[in-house]
Amino acid sequence: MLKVIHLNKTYGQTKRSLKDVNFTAQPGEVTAIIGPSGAGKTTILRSINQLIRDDSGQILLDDQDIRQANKAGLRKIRHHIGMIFQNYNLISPLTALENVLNGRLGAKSTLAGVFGMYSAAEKSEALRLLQEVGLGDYAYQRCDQLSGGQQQRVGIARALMQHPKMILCDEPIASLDPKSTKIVMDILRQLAQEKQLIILINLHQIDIALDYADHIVGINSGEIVFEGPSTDVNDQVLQQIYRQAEQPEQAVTANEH
Ligand SMILES: Nc1ncnc2c1ncn2[C@@H]1O[C@H](COP(=O)(O)OP(=O)(O)OP(=O)(O)O)[C@@H](O)[C@H]1O
Repeated sequence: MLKVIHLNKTYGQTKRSLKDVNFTAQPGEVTAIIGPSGAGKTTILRSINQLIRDDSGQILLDDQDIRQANKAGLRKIRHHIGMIFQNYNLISPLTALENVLNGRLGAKSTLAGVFGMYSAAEKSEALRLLQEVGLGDYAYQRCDQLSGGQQQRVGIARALMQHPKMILCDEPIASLDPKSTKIVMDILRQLAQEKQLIILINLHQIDIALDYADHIVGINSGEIVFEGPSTDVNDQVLQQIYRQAEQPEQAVTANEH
């Protein structure tokens, strides 16, 4: 389980971007973080794998505090956290298979990584994962010759190559058409259920979040204003999450419904 406890982040001297953020994300579930632009969604994801340093709080992954890990410990923890990005972050001249194999880099020595030394077992696993995301026929195709939806599926296979406990997805469907969106979200939901992964997704599309997420975390101006099952999200909750900053603050929790 992922537990974020009393997390705070200030950019520079004064810009408080996360204010006492608390929420949980369970294995086997898709958890969506929703909220207006600038609310702090990306800052949460980047704090979780410590791409940025937050100010205070706890980030427990299976009871281990990621914030307390030393450099070697953090490298180990990160290896079990897959990342999916809006712009895919693939290496364009490389094939789909090579990009998926890159998911093993964190588990290899620098030398083996630099020279792309992968075992036969790793290659067959990468091929199997490409088949799992429906891209078995595209393994040897350069990534820049794939559609956006196909590239995102390569990104998912690369994350799976890390044998992750958790996958963090930052706006994974923002650049995709509705058909590719459905394919990618179906895959993510299936992965959560079948592999008991924690899937944590930042989303702008409320309808997709409500369709696919089991659990919703709503953030406004750096504060969590709702946490609960997606079935508890109604118009009142959405108004709280997407309210303008100048309106009075009033927390809504799942228990109040
Ligand atoms: N590197 C930075 N330096 C200063 N302020 C930052 C930095 N990164 C983000 N912020 C500020 O922190 C707040 C939260 O930003 P964040 O990117 O986490 O929001 P978001 O909810 O992901 O937004 P969006 O949906 O537009 O991507 C915003 O006010 C943003 O301007």
